[in-house]
Amino acid sequence: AKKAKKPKDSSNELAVCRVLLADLEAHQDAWPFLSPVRHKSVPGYRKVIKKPMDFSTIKEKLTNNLYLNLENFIVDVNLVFNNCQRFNEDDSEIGRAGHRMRRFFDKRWTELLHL
Ligand SMILES: Cc1ncccc1N[C@@H]1CCC[C@@H]1S(C)(=O)=O
Repeated sequence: AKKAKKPKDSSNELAVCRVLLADLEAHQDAWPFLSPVRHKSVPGYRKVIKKPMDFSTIKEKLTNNLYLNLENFIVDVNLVFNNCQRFNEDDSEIGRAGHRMRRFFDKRWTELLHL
């Protein structure tokens, strides 16, 4: 027989976003991502990265209710890491920080969602 689908409880999704963002900001490898990339001092960034994103911008959007659900929030967090991978060598300080932060985030949100 078909397994009954668990109803999705979306009421606390925004609370989960706030917890996840706080955890990201507190991480020791968050330093490259805390504020928008200063494109004036990073040659080529504006040309290469079409949709810049950073943790402070995500916080602003969360505060202004611009995330309708957890999925929209996860899309922006992944944008931070994908931009980082696109622009920075894997074998660089920022590149390695990006990989570590992505691994941390993936682990953390699956933990929170499987509670
Ligand atoms: C995330 C990123 N990606 C490409 C180039 C630079 C950066 N971050 C820099 C390195 C530390 C903070 C600055 S920042 C965020 O102040 O520009």
